[in-house]
Amino acid sequence: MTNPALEAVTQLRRLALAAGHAAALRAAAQLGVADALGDEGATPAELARSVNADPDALERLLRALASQGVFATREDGGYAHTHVSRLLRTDTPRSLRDMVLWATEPWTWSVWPGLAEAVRNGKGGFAEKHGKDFFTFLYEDAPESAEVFNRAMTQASRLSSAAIADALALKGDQTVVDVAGGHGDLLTKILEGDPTVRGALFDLPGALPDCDARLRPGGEFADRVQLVAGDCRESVGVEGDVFILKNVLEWDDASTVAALRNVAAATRPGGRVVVIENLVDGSPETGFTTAMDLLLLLNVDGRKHLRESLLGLMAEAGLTVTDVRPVGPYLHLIDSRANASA
Ligand SMILES: C[S@@+](CC[C@H](N)C(=O)[O-])C[C@H]1O[C@@H](n2cnc3c(N)ncnc32)[C@H](O)[C@@H]1O
Repeated sequence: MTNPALEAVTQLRRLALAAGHAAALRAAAQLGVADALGDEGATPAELARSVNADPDALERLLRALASQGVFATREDGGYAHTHVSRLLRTDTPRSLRDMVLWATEPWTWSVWPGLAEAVRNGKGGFAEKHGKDFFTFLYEDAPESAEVFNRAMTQASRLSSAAIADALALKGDQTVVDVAGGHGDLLTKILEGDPTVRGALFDLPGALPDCDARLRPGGEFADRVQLVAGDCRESVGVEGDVFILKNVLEWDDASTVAALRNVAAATRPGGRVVVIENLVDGSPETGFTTAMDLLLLLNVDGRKHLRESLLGLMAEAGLTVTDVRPVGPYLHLIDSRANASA
């Protein structure tokens, strides 16, 4: 029999200590627990030997994670994998280990306590506190965190790149510019799919040197791709037929409109601008998108958009939206024209 009053206490107490579960995930990822656990499962003592940990403390870590469905308990007191814990392995193609490390990076623990102030002011104020904006801080002052970030973005992209490349239905013989395309997972997928397509990967200077080796000089796609460094809020110095902005329009609204205007200015006549986002009101993972929305408020004075807020900013930047459709389980693809009359 359910008791709503008891359930309310349980829910609130669990949420209040949710940081403990996030920290437990991070610790398991750092220690390599999921990699050490084979298909048969293992006892905490066996695992402790494999990952060089204290057996009692490791058992407590496993117990905390099993309480959330990450790892399962065996009748003999051992632990086994679940679908969730397998995503923490490094050798699975759908691994989210770097995503877990990114979401729990040390800088995140330092910004969360400022949330009440940010909600009061409507601004996270990262630049005021650190003397530079978040991405400049990341690439200049926290290069190890930047590496984790870029690996995490690539991991997240691998879940959707094939579906997006299909959904774009490119006509061939076109130039596709992936604006703020990170390490180029999506662009690589697009180039793989059609040998007549050319591409450009545009991102901040700190992001490009470690992009996918197939895009770099001497790589498989080097003769069809340009690597262009810049700040898209200032200009996008490369021409193209199709511009893609995936999980990029997450800054303050003025920066988002500036980036979209610069993209619109760089398109050829009739040029297509495709925005791909997980919308807060179009996603099955609202717990994730709403928390990410708050983190974006704190680090870039930004947001995860509702459908209407994003469409409003695209219109403000002069784009004519022609279609909004889901792509894969988590994302929406918003198709637009930079100059609808062309
Ligand atoms: C959330 S990641 C998304 C990366 C990629 N589009 C994807 O979906 O995997 C945001 C990207 O924006 C880049 N970025 C941030 N600010 C930028 C700016 N002002 N100009 C160009 N790129 C920027 C970052 O370096 C990063 O690669």
